[in-house]
Amino acid sequence: MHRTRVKICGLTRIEDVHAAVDAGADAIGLVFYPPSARCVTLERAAELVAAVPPFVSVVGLFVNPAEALVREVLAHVRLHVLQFHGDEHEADCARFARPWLKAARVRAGLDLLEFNASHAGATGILLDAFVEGYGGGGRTFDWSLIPSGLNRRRLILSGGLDADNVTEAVRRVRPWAVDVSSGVEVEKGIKSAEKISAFIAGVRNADG
Ligand SMILES: O=C(O)c1ccccc1NCC(=O)[C@H](O)[C@H](O)COP(=O)(O)O
Repeated sequence: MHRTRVKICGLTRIEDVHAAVDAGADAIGLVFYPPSARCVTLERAAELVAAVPPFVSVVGLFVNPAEALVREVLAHVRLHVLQFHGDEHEADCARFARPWLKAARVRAGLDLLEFNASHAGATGILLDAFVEGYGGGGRTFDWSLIPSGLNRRRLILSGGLDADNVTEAVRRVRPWAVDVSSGVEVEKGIKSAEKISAFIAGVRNADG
């Protein structure tokens, strides 16, 4: 039986790292995009990573970053996976010799099969809503836009998920993983342990 993996993104507090991993999250996301209210400093990121137990992935999130920024973060923070959430091309993402995710900001007319093929080196494609500010918008997109031919082992469903819609989302899309930020928060960057637990319970409900 497939166990849908879970990434909790946009953490800024150690207690939220503990809440996420204790609830069964497979990955946590740290935002290194300064315009985001969830952006963390290198020092805070290193503190958060130190609180992550073995076998939980740490994902570093960037939006159209300068190469130097990514290299500076990698020099100070133990990231397992890079996530690029802007307009990056494959070469922009692959140059760091780390597993990387490419986010697609989904809207009608975006050919997701072509998008997937143009980022073939990605370890996964994260499908998010097309929102102002690139991501973290708390908005869903039309899941019927996801082509059946998209390899589900590469698909991470994101965008406006929460405990109320994630069971239906997983049952309809059957992604490899789901990703959430706003749906488990009390305010941007401040997560709720109760919402995290309810979200993961909703995922497990769909897994059967
Ligand atoms: O989280 C942010 O502030 C953010 C800002 C700019 C680009 C991406 C961002 N987050 C990336 C994520 O992976 C979020 O989890 C994803 O966009 C879903 O967010 P939400 O709809 O709030 O669950």
